[in-house]
Order: sequence, then structure tokens, then C-alpha cells
Amino acid sequence: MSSYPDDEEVVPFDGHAGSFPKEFGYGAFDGDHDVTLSSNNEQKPRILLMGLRRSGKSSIQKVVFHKMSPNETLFLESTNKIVKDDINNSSFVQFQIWDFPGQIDFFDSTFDSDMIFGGCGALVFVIDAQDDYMDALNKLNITVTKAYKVNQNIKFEVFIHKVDGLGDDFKMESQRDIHQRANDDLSDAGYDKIHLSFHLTSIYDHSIFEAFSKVVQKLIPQLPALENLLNILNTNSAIEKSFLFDVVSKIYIATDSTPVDMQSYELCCDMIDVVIDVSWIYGYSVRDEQETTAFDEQSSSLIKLNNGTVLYLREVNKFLALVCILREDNFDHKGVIDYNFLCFREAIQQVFELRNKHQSMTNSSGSPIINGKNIVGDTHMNSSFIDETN
Ligand SMILES: Nc1nc2c(ncn2[C@@H]2O[C@H](COP(=O)(O)OP(=O)(O)OP(=O)(O)O)[C@@H](O)[C@H]2O)c(=O)[nH]1
Repeated sequence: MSSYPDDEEVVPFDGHAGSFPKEFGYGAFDGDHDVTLSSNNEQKPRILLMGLRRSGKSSIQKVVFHKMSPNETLFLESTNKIVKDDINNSSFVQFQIWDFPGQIDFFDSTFDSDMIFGGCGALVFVIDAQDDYMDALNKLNITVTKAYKVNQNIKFEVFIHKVDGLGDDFKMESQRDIHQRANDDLSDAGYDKIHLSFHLTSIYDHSIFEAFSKVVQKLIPQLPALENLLNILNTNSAIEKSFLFDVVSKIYIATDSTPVDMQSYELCCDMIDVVIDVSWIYGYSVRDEQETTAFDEQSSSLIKLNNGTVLYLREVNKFLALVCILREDNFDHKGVIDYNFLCFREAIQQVFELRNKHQSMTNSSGSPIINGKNIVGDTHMNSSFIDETN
């Protein structure tokens, strides 16, 4: 079973499955805490993967969303038609990824730019940093301006990719140079208003997951509400950092407003791997013949590091996990943390219920009204958090 049904193409995948069991993927979402109500009726935002041939587009998609191990991407064949991939997760993470062939020609009469860019939420343009990138910059300029003419709301994300082969200095220099040239080219063409975001990425470390997290977050209208909830949870539970993870892809769909440090993110990713692996190995025999998942409402985990830090994971719904980092001393009040977590989980559900109930009253981006601490209006769920810091 593959993680997602590919609409058009199934790439043979019979090697290692990264650190996840191959069977662990997104099935139909039927969790106890399912907050998906209206998503079926909504058009899913679309993320387009574009860039020159062999820049690494298919590899990114396979590694992040299909658990392919990076080494296996060496055997990926060139994509010769648009491959659509449905990411059918909880209502927080629902979108389609369209992987384009590198040689796509925008001036071909069969290329329907209105249809392709019209419903696009984000355009990820992949540049191979190990190669000469002048042609790629040219193509970036053509792609971005063409897309912008059709849809001015597209988020443009440039992945300066394959940076694993570069030294730190060269990496920074390439980023600066690409940034400068790409923006200069846009200004010269009279498109100063287009904003490009740049990310240094590689499939051989966590940078690709981090970058994709940021892309996906821009497509989640509820992000400010989620961030606010995480801030409140942290403050009341003496948590230093918390991430709301999509467990299958290990992209984080929200975090609190303190800066993300890559090491913390990697630690949390590794923790998810451990939890899923252990659950998968031992979960099945315990439950015998029943259908099991490696991640369910019973899933939680606690890891104490030898530097006085605790990692704490709790299931939020079938696809989401909260992973927190806190000091060991502050974990003495586990009861309070657990209680606050339940309030948090409930609040997340309310955000989506409210969104669905008042969809017609929400703003154009669909965000719930956020008014100070009353994230979900008159439900006052935040007042139920217990403050452990007092
Ligand atoms: N070193 C390194 N190699 C990578 C990385 N990502 C992808 N590659 C390699 O780049 C090559 C091309 O990757 P693909 O994913 O097929 O590239 P593509 O952009 O989809 O190519 P087309 O389908 O022809 O457009 C493969 O051999 C990958 O293993 C990376 O982060 N680092």
C-alpha cells in the first residue's frame, strides 16, 4: 500500500521505507477526533513543484510524502507528464501536489496556464545548487511572472536544493547570489511586487521537511489560531517549545511563536520515528488480528535526555501529534500538563467546528476571528487552561 493514491502514476517502491513502516500512511480519516467536516466540499489548495529537469522535484515529493529513502531517489525516472498527488489528511493538511516535468513549455498551446495557476496556493521552484543555476534563474523568472499574471495570490517558494554537497560558505554565497539575481530579474521585468521566499534544502537531512513545513503552513488559514493555542499551552504548562506535527510526513503544521531551532525540530522528528516504529513492531502482536494503526489515541511518549530536557509526545488526532520540549524540573507537574493538553486538543476541535459553522461569516481567507485570547469567540476555551507557573 502506498501512502497516497497517485492519480496518474505509481512509482515502483520496494526498497527501504525510511524510518516508517511502509504501510503507515494516510488512509481514510476516521479518527475519534476527526475535525474534518467541510473539507470535502472545498477545493484543496494546490502546490506546484516546478524547476529544470533533474533538479530534484520528484525526489522531494517522494521523500517528504511517500517515505522514500533519499538513496532510492537515485533510481527515479524522469517525469514526463504532470503527476498529481492527493495529500488527504486531516482538515489541517489537505492539498494536492502537482509534480511537473522539467521540460514543460509554457508557450505550448496545450499548457492551460489559467487552469494550472488559477487554483494554485503555492509554487515551489526547485533550483539545483550543485549545477550552474543561470538557466534555472531564467526559467524561474518566466514561471513566476507567468503564474503571477494569472493569480496574484500564489506564494512563491524557491528551494535552493541539493545543498548537502556544498560547504557552508559556498551555500551562503549561492543563496545570496540566487536571491539577488532572482529579485533583480523580477525588478527588471517590472514585477517588484512579487515576493520570493528562499529555502536551502536537501533530501539528505531535515531541511526539506522544515522548508515544506513552512510552505504548507502558509496554506493553513487557521495558522494564527493554532499558534496562539500553542503559545497559551506553553505559558500555562512551562513548556519551552511545542510543535504540532503531521505524523506521516513529519512536517510541522504549527509551532509557538518562539524561533524554531533546527536541532529541536530534528529531535522531535526522531521522536516521532521512534514512537511509530515501536508502536508498529509491538502494537500488532498485542492487538492480535485486529486492524491496527501505529498511531492512535493511546499514543504518547516521554523521552528524558541527559541534559535535563524532556520530550513529550501526545496524540491530537489520527494524523496530528503534539511534541513538546520542556525542562525536566517542570515536568513534575505532569497532571497539569496533561490537563492543559486536553484543553488544547478540545480547542483545536473547536477552531474547526467554528470555522465550519460560520464559514459564511469568516474573512476571505477563511480564518477564524481572533480576538485577544478568545480564539474561538464566545466559547472561552482558553480560560480552562490551568496555569502551572503560578
Ligand atoms: N545530492 C542530492 N541529490 C539529490 C537531492 N534531491 C534529489 N537528488 C538527486 O537528483 C536526481 C534527480 O532527481 P529527480 O527527483 O528525478 O529530479 P526531477 O526534478 O523530478 O527531474 P525531472 O522529472 O526530469 O524533471 C536524482 O538522482 C536524485 O537522487 C538532494 O537533496 N541532494
